[in-house]
Amino acid sequence: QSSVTLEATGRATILRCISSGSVEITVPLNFWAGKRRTGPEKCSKDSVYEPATGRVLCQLEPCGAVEVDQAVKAAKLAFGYWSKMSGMERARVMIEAAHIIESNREEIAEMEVVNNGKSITEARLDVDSARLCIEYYAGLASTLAGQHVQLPGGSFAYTRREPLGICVGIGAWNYPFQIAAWKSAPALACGNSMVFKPSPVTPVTAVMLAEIYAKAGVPEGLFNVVQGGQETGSLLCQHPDVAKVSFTGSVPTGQKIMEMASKGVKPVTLELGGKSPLLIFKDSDLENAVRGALMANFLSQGQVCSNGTRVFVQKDIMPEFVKEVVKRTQAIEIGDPLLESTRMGALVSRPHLDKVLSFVDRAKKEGATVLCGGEPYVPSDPKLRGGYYMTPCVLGNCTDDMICVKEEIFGPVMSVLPFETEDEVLQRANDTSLGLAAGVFTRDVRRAHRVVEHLKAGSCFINNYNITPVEVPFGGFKMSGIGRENGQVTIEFYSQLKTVFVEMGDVDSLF
Ligand SMILES: NC(=O)c1ccc[n+]([C@@H]2O[C@H](COP(=O)([O-])OP(=O)(O)OC[C@H]3O[C@@H](n4cnc5c(N)ncnc54)[C@H](O)[C@@H]3O)[C@@H](O)[C@H]2O)c1
Ligand SMILES: C[N+](C)(C)CCCC=O
Repeated sequence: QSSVTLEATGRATILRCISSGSVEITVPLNFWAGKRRTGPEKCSKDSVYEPATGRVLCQLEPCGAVEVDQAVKAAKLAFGYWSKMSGMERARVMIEAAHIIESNREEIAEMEVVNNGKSITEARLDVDSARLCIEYYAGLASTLAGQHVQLPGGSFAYTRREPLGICVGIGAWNYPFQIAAWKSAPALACGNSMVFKPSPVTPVTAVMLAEIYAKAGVPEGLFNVVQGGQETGSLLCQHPDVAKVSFTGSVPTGQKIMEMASKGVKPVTLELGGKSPLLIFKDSDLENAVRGALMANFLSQGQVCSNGTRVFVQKDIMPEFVKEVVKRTQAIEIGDPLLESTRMGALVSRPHLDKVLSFVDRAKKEGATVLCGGEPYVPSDPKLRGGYYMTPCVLGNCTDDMICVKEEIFGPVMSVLPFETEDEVLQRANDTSLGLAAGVFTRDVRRAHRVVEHLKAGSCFINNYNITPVEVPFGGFKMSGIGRENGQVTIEFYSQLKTVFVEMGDVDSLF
């Protein structure tokens, strides 16, 4: 079912093929050996919902051991061909995949919106990030090289950078298409194959990526998608033919994955949660600091791992900062995520919305002041009434010991905290077991660099927040993760070095 709507964006009129509440997905969502596949015959199917309306969007068929094994076998076969191709040959196919993404940008973004609930404006940027990531690693594919080391007597050694084999990717629900690309692009560039498991909450767009790779000309089975939850994920991690697991999700699941991978001494990449600090000094450009705080908290309905949810503001500027931040938070347009004018769509699921709202309730009980938002929101359009909306929230009067300040909420809830000195705020900012990201706003260049040197976080922003260019490594310190995604360094997490010793003389034996 689909309907066609025309929507004025101010600059252009977009011909939209779908509208919220109009989509029903009946095609199979698993994909291996080059085709969409149905799940096991006798599996108990799970309903997948459209966050904007609360309607059932499709049924998830979780894969069991048999299907996981079929997908792994397909990946093994494809690895045999792909790993022997040159970097240039692999790059050509990946560039073609990037072109296909570009030509289907709108369709992919719309399906992301329908399944995830985020605004179409943001979904387009996520699709762009996925495409850029594939382009970037296509560019690096032909640069993978080893080293030549001269040894005595004309002997020498050289190193070969080789792929790992079959890599498993396991994704979270907040950036479904982007996560699938951020994992597959470096894996494929290095010559690996991949079996990817999206979150059971957002199964729709990873399989679109699988079709795109297939259309671009990768060998059958190079990128496969198996659907399911923790059981399917565990089967993948424990499969003896799997060489590596790259995971994006929560800390507790990351710990389980690391434990499972340890049984086979498999390397892991873990992109986990955060409770990141944003430090705003009194010499900041206030306009930029406010914009930064909004970008640090309200993208993707606040469901962003790197969000700077602990906003530390120097006491002297607290009143003006709070006034401006509240004014702009209240002006955020909430509603149908497929409309151009919408800036905040629906949270991903009913249970998740309830969880986020309960954090706001607990914050109130602990003495925080709700400066704005934090309420369920019911749009006026009747078709959206069953959707999972809330008003973005700013909490004042917060202290470091409150649950809202200590735990990852993963929703549109910003906690504002006053501070007086640089030493004090650094100590408080680092007082967490997490360390994904951190930000500082100041006009003092020396302070900016001094502060980031002391911040214990993998991604630090000076006078900006939540930008993730694919050329730059992204990942966490402490319990926020292991390894990096994006940037050149990620090649090291999807490949291994083989050292080859070459003797040019006789064997100098001691025996
Ligand atoms: N650091 C990052 O880059 C990043 C990005 C996005 C989200 N996240 C984090 O993800 C979390 C939200 O996502 P979520 O709720 O989907 O996380 P989650 O940990 O519940 O699930 C993530 C994935 O793991 C799978 N899974 C669950 N149990 C498993 C098991 N035992 N074995 C194998 N797989 C298993 C799930 O099915 C899903 O695909 C937040 O904590 C957020 O901070 C981190
Ligand atoms: C593109 N963002 C907004 C920085 C998100 C990165 C992925 C984390 O959830």
